[in-house]
Amino acid sequence: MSSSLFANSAFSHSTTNNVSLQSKTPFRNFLTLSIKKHYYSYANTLCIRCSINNIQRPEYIPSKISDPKYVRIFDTTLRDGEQSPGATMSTKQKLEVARQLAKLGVDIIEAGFPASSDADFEAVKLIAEEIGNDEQGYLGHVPVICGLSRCNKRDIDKAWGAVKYAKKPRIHTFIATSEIHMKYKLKMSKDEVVEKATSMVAYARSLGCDDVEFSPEDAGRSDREFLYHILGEAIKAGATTLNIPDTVGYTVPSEFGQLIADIKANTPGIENVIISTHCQNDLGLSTANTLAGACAGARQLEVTINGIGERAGNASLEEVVMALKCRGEQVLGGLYTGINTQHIIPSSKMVEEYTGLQVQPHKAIVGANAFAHESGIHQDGMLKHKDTYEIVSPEDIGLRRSNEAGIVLGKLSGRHALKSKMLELGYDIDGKELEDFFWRFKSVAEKKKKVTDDDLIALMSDEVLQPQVVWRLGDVQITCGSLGLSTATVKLINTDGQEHIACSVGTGPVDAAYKAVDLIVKVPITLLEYSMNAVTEGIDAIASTKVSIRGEDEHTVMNGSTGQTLHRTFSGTGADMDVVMSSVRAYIGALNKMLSFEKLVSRYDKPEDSVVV
Ligand SMILES: CC(=O)SCCNC(=O)CCNC(=O)[C@H](O)C(C)(C)COP(=O)(O)OP(=O)(O)OC[C@H]1O[C@@H](n2cnc3c(N)ncnc32)[C@H](O)[C@@H]1OP(=O)(O)O
Ligand SMILES: CC(C)C(=O)C(=O)O
Repeated sequence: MSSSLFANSAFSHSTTNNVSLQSKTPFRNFLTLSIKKHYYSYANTLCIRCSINNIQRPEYIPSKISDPKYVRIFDTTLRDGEQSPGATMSTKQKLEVARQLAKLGVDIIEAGFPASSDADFEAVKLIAEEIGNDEQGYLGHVPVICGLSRCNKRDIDKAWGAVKYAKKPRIHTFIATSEIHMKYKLKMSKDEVVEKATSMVAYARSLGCDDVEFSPEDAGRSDREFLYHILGEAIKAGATTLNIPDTVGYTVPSEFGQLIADIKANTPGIENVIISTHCQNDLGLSTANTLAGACAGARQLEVTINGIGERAGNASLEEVVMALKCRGEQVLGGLYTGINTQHIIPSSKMVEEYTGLQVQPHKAIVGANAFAHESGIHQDGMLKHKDTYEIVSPEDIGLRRSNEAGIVLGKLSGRHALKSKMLELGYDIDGKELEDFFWRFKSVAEKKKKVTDDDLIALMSDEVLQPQVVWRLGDVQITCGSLGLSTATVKLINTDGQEHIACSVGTGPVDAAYKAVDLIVKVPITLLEYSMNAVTEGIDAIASTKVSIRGEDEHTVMNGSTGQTLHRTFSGTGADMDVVMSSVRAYIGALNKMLSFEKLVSRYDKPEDSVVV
């Protein structure tokens, strides 16, 4: 890596404004309990922490960036992230995440793989139409909307058909270049792969798309000379960004940094395009590899919120962005991004809710414990000066007190306060959605003294952002205890408004209720995962349930001539103060997702002229 990229620069010091916290015993006891969750409510400006963003973004030109230190953030939560088992999101949820990503200030949103299903095509198209044209977005910033495609005409046509509605559309096409992928997966020679890559990049350009990204899949395990050759040919064919994927997370940071440096030094025409990284996390090195790539010259970094993605996931947006923000000036060559980091926490929570993939508590930046100080010596240090144990300011990533705006929501609150609080949390709801949400909120507020931000986020995911409703929950009645088997009676309502009631026994109340649901819907379902968390503390906490299910009939997707089937899992979330109701809501959410998917999945065969071009 070039040493010039590690130039030191001075810290910017600002005045501290500490709230005086004397460690008298009673107060200390209080602190021991509450410091883990709420210490950050003591506002403080600190000298070594990152300051709030005030970023000027260079004008977007596909193949160049006017400021050599600006790094584009390409978010692939909605494509690679959605490849995580169980993470399938509804169209409405994908749109909502895209809106959040625009607020976060990502440069490019990879919204999906339009050829993979009619549902994904529609989702990408909708995102292109709405988010890709939203002049009201974050500081007037409109992100590029990108769709992924294999190197064949049908995939590229689908991608273009969906993204072309955006102000700044991009097609991302890929083909594998490692020996193992070419020989066993593609069954193609090197020459055939080069021909396919170049003809398809040129085809994408011929459709009128002036922003085409090309990825040599499994670049991390590909022969270097072959990489330089195919990348050079892709540039000649019209690629504007060359993405270098470490598809199986095989490389280590020094190696990946060197790969980028070598590509930069040896690929003809590389100075006319942007180099990008795409690092998977199989060895837990994705963030480190991504940063090494940036230091070696990559100016687009592909990442996902919470690091979700195929297998062990991708480099996580929050880690890469905060590393650049926190250490960029000192040791990462002054590189910077256009991310409004204050939207990191709302984005993380939204993706966690919609995908059902829970963030591990000790996850860097966004984990529940990332700003928790458990041990006495640390707490003592924190009380004396926050810089002792904190390198990122929680306020800088949007971690806030529960009622920063002074609004305390309770049973006497109205729609204005609720709407304004939801906006603060990143959810813009109106009309019927607001009305439905308001009454759901009221029913909780009647039972709970104070409805917190986390409660609201859980309710939002449960009430407003459910997938297309095939079955709606009516009532649930449970009898349980140690005298006999638990019994559940469940009422569900179908789309025609017909009520269906069933009773069942089970090993516990949730089991009994799920069996009663199964009796009504008559679709074989396997429950793969079930987890419940209290969203807030106390006996009146909202219980948030996450489940993932699989239908016993495999979901056959686009099987073409091979007859291959795709096993798909579906997640659902539910929230309620009653644990059984919360569990049933989550189960029905997942079930609705599965039934909607079955309806939407495209079962068309490949047209004659579609695959081999
Ligand atoms: C590294 C990555 O993350 S790549 C992105 C991975 N994401 C996904 O696969 C999710 C979406 N995928 C899907 O919905 C389906 O796989 C589809 C619709 C794309 C294709 O489905 P099918 O037509 O049934 O093919 P299937 O997935 O079984 O096999 C893939 C085919 O594409 C070929 N292929 C794989 N990559 C490429 C490529 N980049 N360019 C051209 N062909 C490719 C394979 O060789 C195989 O061809 P074959 O049928 O002649 O053997
Ligand atoms: C499609 C490419 C960029 C990919 O996801 C990978 O190689 O991991």
